[in-house]
Amino acid sequence: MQLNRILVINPGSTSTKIGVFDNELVVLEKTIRHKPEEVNQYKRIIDQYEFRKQVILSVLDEEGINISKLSAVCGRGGLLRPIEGGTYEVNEAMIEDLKEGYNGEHASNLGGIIASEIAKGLNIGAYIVDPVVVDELHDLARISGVPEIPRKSIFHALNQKAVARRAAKDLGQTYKESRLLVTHMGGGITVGAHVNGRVIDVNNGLHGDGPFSPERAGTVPAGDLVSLCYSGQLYRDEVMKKLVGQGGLMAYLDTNDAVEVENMVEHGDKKAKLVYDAMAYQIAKEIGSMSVVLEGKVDAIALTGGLAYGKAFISEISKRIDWIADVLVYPGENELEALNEGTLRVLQNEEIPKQYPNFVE
Ligand SMILES: Nc1ncnc2c1ncn2[C@@H]1O[C@H](COP(=O)(O)OP(=O)(O)OP(=O)(O)O)[C@@H](O)[C@H]1O
Ligand SMILES: CCCC(=O)O
Repeated sequence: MQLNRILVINPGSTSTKIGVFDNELVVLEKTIRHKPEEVNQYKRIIDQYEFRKQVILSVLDEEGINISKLSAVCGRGGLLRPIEGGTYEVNEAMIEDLKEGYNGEHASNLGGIIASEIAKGLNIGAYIVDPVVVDELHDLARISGVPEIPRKSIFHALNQKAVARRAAKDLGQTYKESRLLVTHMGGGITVGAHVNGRVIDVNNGLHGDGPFSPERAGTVPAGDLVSLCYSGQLYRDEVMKKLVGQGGLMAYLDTNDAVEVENMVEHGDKKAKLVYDAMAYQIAKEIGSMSVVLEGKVDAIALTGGLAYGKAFISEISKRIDWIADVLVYPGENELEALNEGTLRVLQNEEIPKQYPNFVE
């Protein structure tokens, strides 16, 4: 079998995770942490591009990885225009949208750009896999009740699809024939209804939709939010921070660290218990609602992300949903592996890479 050496890059807000794989075999996995003063000196996330690229190249050099041996480079894709899931070749139209931050600022906007720059010098392919804007919603799911505000698909597509494939395999099925509810529970929380390999409904995990999370508000009563916006007490950025970054556990308990919250609960903190239980309650409610999207025909419910390490938290959710279907737990996220697998499917000719459309022409 042909040996493919693939470099994968997952830029996050405070770190850049990189991996080098020989086909499925992990050669290197590394989390490069960035000090706030290093990243905060740049006005826009995109301005961090050269700094992050150089850090990646230095780490590869220190680890003895000769980049001239690479077969492809893959980055986590960002807030592009809505596209269906899969592996995409990085092209000029995509680079333009990533640079502009077409759908907003997000650290993953850097992934495709850095992958492309490294690949260009080596004359090899650059790819992204299942970016956060994967949009496979069915038409019913787009209607919100306010025509100017359609519901959007912004979610942890990369990890959700990787976990869905894994769950389907564990059930003895293929992803394309399965009906699954997948819940990613990290800094943000998204619950997706996966039918035959497509995510036909999902909450927008970035902008105020679905359960609250360690640092996001989720759905809040709309009328009261409008009153807050027009109270004259807050700037737009301050309201946005209440929804994304400073919402959820952060707002109630001043931490986004669920391990810390579990310690508070263990030490008898009643407020921490109420808020933590409420987060589990809202997640269960969202899963219940998505089970209706699948008309009750659910092969399994998969729970994943960092919060899935919390055994008591998983029990709190499971007791409300295990009547719907079996609950499978896959703690953590396997985004580097998922980027590698998506690239490998293309290099091994199992999948044709998709082309990001030139929306301007
Ligand atoms: N062993 C554990 N028990 C309970 N919670 C945990 C454990 N390990 C991590 N977590 C919690 O998981 C959350 C972070 O999850 P994760 O690492 O998936 O998020 P992220 O990658 O920062 O954000 P996102 O997944 O939204 O992109 C934090 O609240 C963290 O405290
Ligand atoms: C929901 C999209 C990914 C993220 O949490 O930033």
